[in-house]
Amino acid sequence: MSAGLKHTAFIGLGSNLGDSLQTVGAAVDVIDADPQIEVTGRSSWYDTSPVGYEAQANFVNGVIKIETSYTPLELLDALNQIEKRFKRERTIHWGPRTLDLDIELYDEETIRTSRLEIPHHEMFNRLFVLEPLEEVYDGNAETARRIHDAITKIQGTQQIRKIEN
Ligand SMILES: Nc1ncnc2c1ncn2[C@@H]1O[C@H](COP(=O)(O)OP(=O)(O)OP(=O)(O)O)[C@@H](O)[C@H]1O
Ligand SMILES: Nc1nc2c(c(=O)[nH]1)N=C(CO)CN2
Repeated sequence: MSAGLKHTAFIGLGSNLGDSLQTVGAAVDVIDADPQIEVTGRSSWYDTSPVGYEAQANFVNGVIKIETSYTPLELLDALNQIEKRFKRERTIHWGPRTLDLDIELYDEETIRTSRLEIPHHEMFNRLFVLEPLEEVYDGNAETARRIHDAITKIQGTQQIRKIEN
């Protein structure tokens, strides 16, 4: 690992507009190209039914593990810039998007501000985050257990299918 990349974060990726599988793959490359980020793990990609606003196409979702020297807010800014590069349009709340990048976890921090909530406020309700996260999560045992328990609780209520490794 390069010097200075001393924080670990888990980023959720989602897309349901255009060629989503191509988009999420390209997004991982763009994230990894940032000198302050190194991508050190990637889950499988999943085909997932929309949660929340349901009258939209299925998503491709996955989670990556990164090492970074960014603070949480700097990381949010960097990811927002990358979303913009993929021409994300914010129209309908929880509606279709070319690329959505969420910070699910950052070290073991808890942050609750108007701009940033970590763990992500919906993380434990979303199978499309939890299943891929469990594939790559190698942090503390208590968080691993919370992830696992949440999966057990909501499994079967949301449709997700692994599409590739
Ligand atoms: N952990 C987080 N990761 C990314 N964005 C976050 C996080 N916590 C709060 N936000 C804020 O959420 C704002 C709106 O995000 P966005 O438009 O992507 O919401 P959404 O994707 O429609 O819904 P959701 O946040 O439930 O996934 C962002 O501008 C950001 O400030
Ligand atoms: N399956 C799925 N559903 C969603 C998703 C997503 O990424 N995948 N993102 C949302 C808003 O962030 C709302 N609903």
